[in-house]
Amino acid sequence: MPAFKTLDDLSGIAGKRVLVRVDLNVPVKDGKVTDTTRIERVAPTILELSKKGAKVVLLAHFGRPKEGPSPDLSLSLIAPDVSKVLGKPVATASDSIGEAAASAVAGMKDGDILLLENTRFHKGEEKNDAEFTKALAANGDIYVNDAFSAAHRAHASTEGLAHLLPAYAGRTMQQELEALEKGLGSPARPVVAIVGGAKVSTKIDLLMNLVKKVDALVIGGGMANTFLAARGTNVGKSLCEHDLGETAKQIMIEAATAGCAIILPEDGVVAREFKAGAANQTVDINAIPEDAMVLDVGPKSVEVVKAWIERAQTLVWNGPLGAFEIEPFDKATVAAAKYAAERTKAGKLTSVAGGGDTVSALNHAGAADDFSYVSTAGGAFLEWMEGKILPGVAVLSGK
Ligand SMILES: Nc1ncnc2c1ncn2[C@@H]1O[C@H](COP(=O)(O)OP(=O)(O)O)[C@@H](O)[C@H]1O
Ligand SMILES: O=C(OP(=O)(O)O)[C@H](O)COP(=O)(O)O
Repeated sequence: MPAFKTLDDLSGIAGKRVLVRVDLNVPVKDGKVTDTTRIERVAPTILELSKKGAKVVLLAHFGRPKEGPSPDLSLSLIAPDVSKVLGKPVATASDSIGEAAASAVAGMKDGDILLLENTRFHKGEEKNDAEFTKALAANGDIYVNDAFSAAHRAHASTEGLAHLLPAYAGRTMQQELEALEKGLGSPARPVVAIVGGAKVSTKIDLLMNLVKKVDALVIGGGMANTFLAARGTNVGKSLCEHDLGETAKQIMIEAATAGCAIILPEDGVVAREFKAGAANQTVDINAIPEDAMVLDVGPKSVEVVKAWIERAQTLVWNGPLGAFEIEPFDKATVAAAKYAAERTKAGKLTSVAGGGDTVSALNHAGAADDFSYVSTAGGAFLEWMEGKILPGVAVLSGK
């Protein structure tokens, strides 16, 4: 466990401007937040600082904006939910730096909470650009990082700021690292990992190391399509990153060398439209129609996944098996989640799951409370599992 300063080391902060990096990258459907877990997890840090009289200035990203500001990725959409969870007013500013941010901060009273605009509206955020980091730092006296789930990103607000301001870990950052160490520090074998979801390009590389740490890797979601295509299976119009085929092949070779079983879907539920109630059918994985997309793994595959969960002593899970937000493509994710919850409750399994959408999927399945531990983090948790020291954590410990 890396040593870093925590809120316990902070005193005399009344009137100080504390820049708090939180992860508000929450699932949203039709403009509404569908899962507030990430907000609930950072609430203790925000409320503690506010109670101590600090001016709490929240920094966060939302989504992956491509070309600067876009209204659908504005944090002003999330602010009402943050306020509701905190039970306190949350002001917003139209930018994370510059005049808009400075004047909003200047108007704060002790204990106030302000949410600055999406840091990723500036290119400098993801580049960890020195000028942008300086512009962010101009609005704070102290920096607190409570975004464990974004700690695998060496961005201005997750890493750069810690070089410019006195830096502390928030309560969630601290608690997540402790819980993961306790649950997965020396996991009982066999260890089975389930990796699904849609963030294929940002997660595929870490599978190269993960296959050396686990006994079996069950792949679902968009990630599975990429592996299937690499193996020569036609995936039609499915979410698939064809240019990552070589990486997928290399991971399969690494897995074979490490003795890690790779489990790909045997069947899939396909549709021609990405919408609720879309006409769909279950097909063999080698018979995906050219004009259709796989939106869930099929019932045969679910039985295989359940058999691996049954064999496992430890389960780590990031990324839903299908597009669970749209019925009926939630079936496989719900069935696997319920089964893992059942095994955990029976004392037969240690189950650790994480990721913004994964948490939402487990809540949707009514299974989250029965998992051994649910992390707010997906990619960060898998990178931690790989044995990597996350840049956002390393910098807090002076590394
Ligand atoms: N077969 C699929 N096709 C398209 N999208 C999928 C598929 N399977 C899963 N998804 C999508 O993956 C998203 C979650 O992926 P990701 O962000 O990687 O997970 P997490 O946030 O838990 O880390 C969900 O929005 C889900 O709809
Ligand atoms: O949602 C997040 O990660 P996750 O999808 O791995 O759970 C974090 O907010 C990081 O977002 P990013 O993957 O766009 O850097």
